Amino acid sequence: MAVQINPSILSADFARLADEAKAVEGADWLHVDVMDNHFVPNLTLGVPIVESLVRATDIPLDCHLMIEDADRWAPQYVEAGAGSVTFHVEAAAAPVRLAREIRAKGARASMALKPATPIEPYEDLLPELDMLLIMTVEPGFGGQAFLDIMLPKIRRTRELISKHGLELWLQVDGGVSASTIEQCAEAGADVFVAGSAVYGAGDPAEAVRALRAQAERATARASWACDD
Ligand SMILES: O=C(CO)[C@@H](O)[C@H](O)COP(=O)(O)O
Repeated sequence: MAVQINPSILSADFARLADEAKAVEGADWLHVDVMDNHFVPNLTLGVPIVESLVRATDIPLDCHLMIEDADRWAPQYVEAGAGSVTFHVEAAAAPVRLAREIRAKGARASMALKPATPIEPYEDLLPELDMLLIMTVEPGFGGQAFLDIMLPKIRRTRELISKHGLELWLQVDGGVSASTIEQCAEAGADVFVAGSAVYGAGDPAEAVRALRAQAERATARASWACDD
């Protein structure tokens, strides 16, 4: 699977979201962080802004729900027009039912794991998903330092994906930058969320291109990608 770079609008100017989406032309998805001040100690945006963003950009939306009661809310983000909806397993009462509902409504179903949540209990759920998100910071804020203790979890997840022959995308989010993206790609990630590394750059579109080039080079030398 080709490398994908998804800029996180958490680091963008919220008063100019339509322009900020245009500033990352060439990105694969726009990563939209939805926070409710309960699941995480921060508050961002909800369904109406997602509906507006869908109208404002041709880049598909990758909505990452850092909210409680995911079973109730996630389907509403599909209806709002998100192309991919990620719920946290820690916030879902019935993750299999929820993933099936997201897919049935027409979006890609994705599940996220906080840093302290292991992948192993969820091995049997992987065929129900289109993407798995491994958080590489504690969710809630942009601009945090990458947790390199997550690299073994990325490697183990890539092994499970290969073992089961799945098409599942493996996303990493948090502290992804020019200094860390290659380690993530070598460990097995293929979808990279970057907030401050893109929107903190003078030219966000150029930052996307540079991150993609780095990730592609690292993937090309990664053993997990050569084994296929
Ligand atoms: O979900 C989150 C934070 O909870 C992320 O999407 C951040 O927005 C990534 O920002 P950087 O760490 O790349 O600055």
